[in-house]
Amino acid sequence: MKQIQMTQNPSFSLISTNKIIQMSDVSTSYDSKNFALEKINLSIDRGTNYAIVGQSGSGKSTLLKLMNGMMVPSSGVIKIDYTTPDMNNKKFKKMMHTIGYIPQSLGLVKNITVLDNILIGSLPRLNKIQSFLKKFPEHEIIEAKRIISLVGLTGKENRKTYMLSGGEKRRVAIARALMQKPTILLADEIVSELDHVTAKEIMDLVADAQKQMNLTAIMVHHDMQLALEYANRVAVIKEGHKILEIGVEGDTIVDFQTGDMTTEEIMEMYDDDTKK
Ligand SMILES: Nc1ncnc2c1ncn2[C@@H]1O[C@H](COP(=O)(O)OP(=O)(O)OP(=O)(O)O)[C@@H](O)[C@H]1O
Repeated sequence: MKQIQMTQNPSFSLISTNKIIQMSDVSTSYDSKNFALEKINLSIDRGTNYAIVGQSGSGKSTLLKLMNGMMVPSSGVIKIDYTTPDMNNKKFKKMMHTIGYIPQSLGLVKNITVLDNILIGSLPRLNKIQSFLKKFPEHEIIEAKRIISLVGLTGKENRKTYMLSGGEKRRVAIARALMQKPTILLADEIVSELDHVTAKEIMDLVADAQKQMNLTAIMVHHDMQLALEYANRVAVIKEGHKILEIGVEGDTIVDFQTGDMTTEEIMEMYDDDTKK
């Protein structure tokens, strides 16, 4: 278990002005009565491994959907790489191809092979005819095989996806997202149903890819310990509000949002708010 040690005035929060995601007072709702998220402020540096943790229904998936333009805020401002995530915005439409999004369901096509699932990630790079006929150029097939090796699926290229284990399916979903050559990877609880060893293998895989490709990885979790182990920053969401944001540097945890909370109070919050 990571030692909690509070540090005031963290220097690493000040080193970069290169913000890839900025949210200012963002609220959104699915109906006219309740906010799914209310007045969220976030600022994520490029290259960060960012975790979002919270109870079921707290608004974590909604936060990811705002980041990839699937939802728009009812108020407040979002900038993804200084661009408003809006499907009517041409610049964002181009850019969204480089946002890898792995939903909770993984979104794989069951009856096609591992290789074909992964090649789907290259579709936005193909011309209309290639894309319509799913005629993948040789260099994309070579790239898909390189990524298959990176995620540890060599030898399973031609297996239908429904035949894979839960951990292998997650590897395919990660590979398909990497095939997009993403700058941002959004992953919604992709390890929560796995045993601890497999979950750590998948987290190691994302961490390696993140470093190699200088990705900004934003991952939703239920498990605070796992989030603390892998993330540089952790935001805790409760009932549509960000109630805590901490930075993680080695064994030191820095409280960015609440300032005057004690370690015990923070750990109590983990217990109250992150366990199902
Ligand atoms: N399509 C929808 N229509 C109406 N309400 C929705 C919809 N999707 C989510 N909500 C509501 O919005 C709130 C936030 O949901 P969200 O899915 O973001 O939570 P979550 O933290 O990701 O939950 P979980 O961990 O269970 O996936 C919840 O109250 C939920 O019931």
